[in-house]
Amino acid sequence: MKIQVPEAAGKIIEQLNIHGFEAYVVGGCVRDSLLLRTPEDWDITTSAKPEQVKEIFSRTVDTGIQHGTVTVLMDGGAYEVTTYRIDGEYEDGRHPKSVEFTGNLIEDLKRRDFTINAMAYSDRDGLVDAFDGRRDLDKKIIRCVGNAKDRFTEDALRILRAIRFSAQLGFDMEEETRKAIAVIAPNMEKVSRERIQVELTKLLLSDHPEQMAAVYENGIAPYISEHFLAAGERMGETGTIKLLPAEKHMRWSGFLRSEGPEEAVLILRDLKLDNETISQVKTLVTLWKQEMPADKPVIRKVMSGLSPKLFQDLLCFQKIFCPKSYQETLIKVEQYAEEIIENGDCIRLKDMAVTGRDLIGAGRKPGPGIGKVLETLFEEVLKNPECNNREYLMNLAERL
Ligand SMILES: Nc1ccn([C@@H]2O[C@H](COP(=O)(O)OP(=O)(O)OP(=O)(O)O)[C@@H](O)[C@H]2O)c(=O)n1
Repeated sequence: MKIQVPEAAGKIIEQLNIHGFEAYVVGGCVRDSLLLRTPEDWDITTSAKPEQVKEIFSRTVDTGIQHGTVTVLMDGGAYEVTTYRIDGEYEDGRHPKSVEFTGNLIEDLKRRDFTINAMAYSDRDGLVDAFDGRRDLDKKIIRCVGNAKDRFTEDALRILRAIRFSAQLGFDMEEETRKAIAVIAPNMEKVSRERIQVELTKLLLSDHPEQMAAVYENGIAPYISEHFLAAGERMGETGTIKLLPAEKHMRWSGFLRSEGPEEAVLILRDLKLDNETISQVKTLVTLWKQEMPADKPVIRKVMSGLSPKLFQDLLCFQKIFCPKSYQETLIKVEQYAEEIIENGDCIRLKDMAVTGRDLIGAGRKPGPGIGKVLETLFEEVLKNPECNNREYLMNLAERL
């Protein structure tokens, strides 16, 4: 069994070995390598203490020294190197309140959440799989290491991680693990909303976003937020969410499509999503139910309020979620939108042939009135793009 460890991670392990320490790649990168998926990052676990790691490598960052983690910068990459440890209870789903360093790899693997995440590897020793992670990968099972209740009590975020991994990998949950989720679910209340959001977003972006239903079925939702819980009652068929491209705003919009825009915003604010995503979701959730006629002025108007990408996203959304009766019109809408772009029709205020300065030059008083006149001219241009010439618009402005 050989895992292709990146050269830089290999060098770090080798250096640690040369100085008499054990070192392995560990966790997610081993799991993903065995599944032939590309690991996002390569974490290293070692018997060396943080100060010793810092002595060996010239370029390091103290990312979480109290938890035993030092980031080593090597060949343009960043690698988290963490000392073998046993964790106390987690504080906020991110860090344990206390950690105890141990000289033992197996102890370190034992504190990890799931068997599939509790494997280590080095070229020197091969795969270290003390908890049958490989068997569970083959059986496609998410199983806690040791006692499931203990693992979830240490860190309740692991409850969502279990659902998220099963959604990402298409795995089932082992029975004890599933039972423990129901018992420990109330502890989710202690976990920070940001961490919850990261997991829910990963779940929605996975191949099985319909697993969001499992968050409700397993009784976790009440401990996330009141608004999030209410969304479960209105949640539509989750199976269709996966038809949307795996982009954050698209999948969240898919999940929240039956919400009013205000409710959607409340849910996303609760979960501390970034403002850009919140605004995109709000737009899509508002607009997708509004069927457009195959009428260029109306289409130009809708396009004028959205970025080109978000307009495309809206069409994509409507293709998936709007009724059949609208689909023929939608094909025309798409075709008209293409023509509007090809013709170079003015659909942005800033592309108008007349500016506020022109109006002032023609004797209009500066002030909010100018904006109103420009808006009226723009409406006219959206109705008929031929109107977007200076002479016509200046004449029209005089009459306003
Ligand atoms: N609450 C947690 C978080 C992490 N881990 C352990 O730390 C490793 C690294 O965690 P993280 O980077 O968060 O997750 P990955 O498993 O790498 O998966 P992903 O990158 O998809 O989040 C995990 O594999 C697991 O062994 C854990 O036991 N309990």
